[in-house]
Amino acid sequence: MSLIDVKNLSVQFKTDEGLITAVEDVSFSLAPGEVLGLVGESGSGKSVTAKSMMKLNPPNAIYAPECRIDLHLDSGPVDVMALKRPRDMEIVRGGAISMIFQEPMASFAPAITIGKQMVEQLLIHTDLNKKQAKDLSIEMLDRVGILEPATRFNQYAFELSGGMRQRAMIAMALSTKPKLLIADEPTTALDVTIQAQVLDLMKDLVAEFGMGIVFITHDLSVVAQTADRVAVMYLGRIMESGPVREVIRHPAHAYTRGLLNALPKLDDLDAPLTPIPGDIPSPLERPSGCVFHPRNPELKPGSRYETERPPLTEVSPGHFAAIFPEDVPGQP
Ligand SMILES: Nc1ncnc2c1ncn2[C@@H]1O[C@H](COP(=O)(O)OP(=O)(O)OP(=O)(O)O)[C@@H](O)[C@H]1O
Repeated sequence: MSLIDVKNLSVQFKTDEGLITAVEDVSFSLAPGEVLGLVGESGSGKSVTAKSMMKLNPPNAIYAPECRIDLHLDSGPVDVMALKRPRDMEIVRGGAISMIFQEPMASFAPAITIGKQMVEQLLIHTDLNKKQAKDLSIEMLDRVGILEPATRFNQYAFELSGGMRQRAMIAMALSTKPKLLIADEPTTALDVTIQAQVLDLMKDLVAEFGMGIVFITHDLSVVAQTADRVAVMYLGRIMESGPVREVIRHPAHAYTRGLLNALPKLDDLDAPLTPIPGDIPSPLERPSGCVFHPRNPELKPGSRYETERPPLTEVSPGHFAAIFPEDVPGQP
């Protein structure tokens, strides 16, 4: 039984320059206790996809009518796209689904202590009384490795170091025991040692609470350490998805190969880094066919990828790539 099913998600934004397609026909499911990595360069639609799961996109967002997001809660299924009233949205935001961001300052109000914010959130989303909410908040701060949690509880976000703020944000996000945690580049702003600690901590907590996580990053090596499955996005479309090791060991799409070639190799520090050629096109000039075709160094001129959109083809069990069936690696 899945926790959330995203089906045919397409999101456009109305802007002064015209309609921008941010996400196009994206589908995926997530099971409880599973970590899905959403990876791709800037502008690939990762954040818009994540925000759609909580209907958090700004009012200029237009969702395609065929798109469905079904969240399966103990109390029954919730059709996120159909939620309209703020009260109904509250079930989803900060309750069943929590989101953590790259910049933790954005999650904390500057003039309210961390503890007060944690308690308020618990009072809204749980049946705990004030004393119980305070005790749980301090316990969660302790659980994420914050020393002297009772002191930190009474401090403001600006009094904490960057790493500590990140941990406090994770403590707050997890205290309501959400079914789904959406983590948008949660470790990008941290230095590498703290990044590793935060990733380990998230993995422990997922195992303990059995929640599902959607982990957003532009860094495939972070996904390799964190996720069970990965979906690689480019210009709003899924280019490849599947079990993380399988996708990294046997990438079937040229875009995934490009991302992997651009990573530094620790076992061969002299190897040149090979960036993906060309620039990400403006969202107003969306390429025809496969959206990656203008930057794909593996294609010959006149290739059908220039005009035809390839389907998501299963290249091995549970591993899909946006390529035509005849291009599945290993085909005669
Ligand atoms: N409110 C908005 N109005 C107009 N366009 C938007 C809006 N929000 C996002 N977009 C556009 O949608 C596209 C996808 O953006 P999104 O933030 O999801 O990318 P991303 O993959 O998360 O990138 P990054 O790694 O930089 O956060 C981009 O072209 C972006 O400019």
